[in-house]
Amino acid sequence: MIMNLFKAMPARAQAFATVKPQARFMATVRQRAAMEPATFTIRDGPMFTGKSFGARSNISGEAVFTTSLVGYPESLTDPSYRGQILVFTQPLIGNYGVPSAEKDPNGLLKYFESPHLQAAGVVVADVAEQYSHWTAVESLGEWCAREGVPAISGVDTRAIVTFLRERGSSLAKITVGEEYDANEDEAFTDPEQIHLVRQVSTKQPFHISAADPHSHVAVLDCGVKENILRSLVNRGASVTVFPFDYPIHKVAHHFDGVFISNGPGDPTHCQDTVFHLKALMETSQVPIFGICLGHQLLALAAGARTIKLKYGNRAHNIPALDLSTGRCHITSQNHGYAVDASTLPSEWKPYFVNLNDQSNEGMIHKSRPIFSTQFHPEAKGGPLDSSYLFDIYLDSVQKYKQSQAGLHPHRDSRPSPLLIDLLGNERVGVQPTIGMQNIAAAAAAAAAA
Ligand SMILES: NC(=O)CC[C@H](N)C(=O)O
Repeated sequence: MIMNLFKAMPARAQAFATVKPQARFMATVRQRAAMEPATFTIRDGPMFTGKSFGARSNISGEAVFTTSLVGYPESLTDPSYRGQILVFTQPLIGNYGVPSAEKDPNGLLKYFESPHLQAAGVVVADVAEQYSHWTAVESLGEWCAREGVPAISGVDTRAIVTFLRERGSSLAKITVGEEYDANEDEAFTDPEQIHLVRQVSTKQPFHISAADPHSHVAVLDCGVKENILRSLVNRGASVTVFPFDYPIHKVAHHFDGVFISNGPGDPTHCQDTVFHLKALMETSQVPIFGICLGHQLLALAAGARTIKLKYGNRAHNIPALDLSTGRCHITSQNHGYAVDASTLPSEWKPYFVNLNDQSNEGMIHKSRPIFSTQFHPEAKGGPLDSSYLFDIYLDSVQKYKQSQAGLHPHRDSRPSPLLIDLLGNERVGVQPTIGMQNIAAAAAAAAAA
């Protein structure tokens, strides 16, 4: 009877029931043994000594902090964190482990926001060595080690965050192993000098078909989070995802909508994208929606300016006021730059404003179906209060499709099956994060080649 029950269990549950406890115990033993000393050093600032619980490598990057309480698998796989050392203010991280890279029926990752751990390094006060969750397949430490990402625990994250709040986001490094020798000072790599979007964007277009598609959207991938694709596809829009620098204005007439994704780094690094978006808005009436970096790039294309915030907004509970309805939404955020709303041209108006620091949270065109938000309506992690924005966008996409069908009776925005097969259904040529020094070396090697 017990055997029969066991056989009736899905394969995953069987694996959990058999291998799991032993593997988990061994993982804890390995992790304890691997807990070497490590240091977290802020450039021209304090040094913190703790224990390594990730990869045995040294990295540097921009130290930023998040006040999110949960959602570390989602945050750490968010490509917008590329090049950044993420400091968690929540003191205990890792207690529900890390899920698998399993995919849903549409071919999208079920639990991650991209296929790899994207942050350059992880800093926590206390890492959970034991974990428990029905989706977990490994510990946070094992995952970091496997993905080549150093991580440090046992440091006073309150002191780190107090420092970063006062001085602003700063360059920092994690050094693993012997006591850190300040005289052997390696260079701090500045991710602002690196084109981070190029590292996380797909190198070739790919396509995800919705089950019963009503429209077809072109997504510019600047480091797109999986839940943006899920949010579009699950609402009935098939998506074709293009590299960030693809001349989107040249293909927009094949689509019912254009979407511009989130992504890492300084928006002014993506001048090609800005140029293409400007041309798109000049030559097409297609509905456009941008999120986070997508918002910043659209604002630059509209003629506005972006600024760097002192330490950015990274949290899952930031209040954003909808200026068109007077309603406040609690939003998920992860950004270091913002749009200077005072520079928005006259045909645009601010859409949302941050009620904590009054920074701009979105813009909307006064007469066309184009809008963008600084926050993340797709959440993951965080609240889904503002996910209705995907519905508003897809309503305008369907209206546009109908209007185009009236103007061009033979227009068909469905991609041909042959094209879908040729494109494949996942990101192409995207590398895992391998530590900023290695990234910088790889960038230098590529430039020299
Ligand atoms: N999540 C994002 O898209 C971040 C946008 C941009 N890299 C910033 O830090 O402001």
